[in-house]
Amino acid sequence: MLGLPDSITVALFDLDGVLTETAVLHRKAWKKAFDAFLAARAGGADHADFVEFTDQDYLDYVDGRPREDGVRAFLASRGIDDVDPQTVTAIGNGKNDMFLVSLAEDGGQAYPGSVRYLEAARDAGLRIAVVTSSKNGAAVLDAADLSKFVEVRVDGLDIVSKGLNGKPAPDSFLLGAEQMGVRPAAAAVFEDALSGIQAGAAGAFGYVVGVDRVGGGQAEAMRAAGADIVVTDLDELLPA
Ligand SMILES: O=P(O)(O)OC[C@H]1O[C@@H](O)[C@H](O)[C@@H](O)[C@@H]1O
Repeated sequence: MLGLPDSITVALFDLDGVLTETAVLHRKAWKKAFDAFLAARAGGADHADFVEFTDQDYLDYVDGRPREDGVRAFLASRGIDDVDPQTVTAIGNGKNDMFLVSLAEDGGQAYPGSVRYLEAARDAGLRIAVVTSSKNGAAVLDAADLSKFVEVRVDGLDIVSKGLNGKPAPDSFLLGAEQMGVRPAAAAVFEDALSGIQAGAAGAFGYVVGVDRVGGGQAEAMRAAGADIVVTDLDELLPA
């Protein structure tokens, strides 16, 4: 059904970058927050020691992970290990303030192909859940007018309140399947982040769909991380 094995009855969609274009807003807000931190640490953005946060840094260390996990993973990648927990929180909060401003301006656009897929899923009886690391999951779904499709939502607030490990651990997707009342083998994971694809592979879900929004070597990296199929838009899975 809809490009998935017949054994699949539930779709577990990541949100930012799979259903909505908000991954771009997250990436831009993270760049501003990390560049400000790195510049202050180097003694200025024009200092030779300042090395900016790149799009590849976002994909490798931040994309798909809960907020503070992303901060810690990126800082560790730069060998920065002397930052206290308050600073980690402050970097994440600063980024969130900027993200919320851009979400209010931008409105949280849904990908048209994803809306077509959600409509087809609803019509075909494929049940729909959203599993996102973001604490802004409800706001983004509402802004993009997608809440009406969603039976169950697991978000960054649930990850904190239930003490779950964030992606690349499978916990949040496993909770999504549990709340939908199915075994992981009956659920498909849809992800644009390598951390999320790793989570899908680690949880032994029935099918893992990689959604490549960036190109370059990303599709290959997704297959290596455990994607069963890689598409550039969800409507590639719909009948022509
Ligand atoms: O800071 P938030 O809104 O809780 O989001 C955490 C993460 O949520 C993920 O969905 C995004 O891919 C990341 O870019 C983001 O950092």
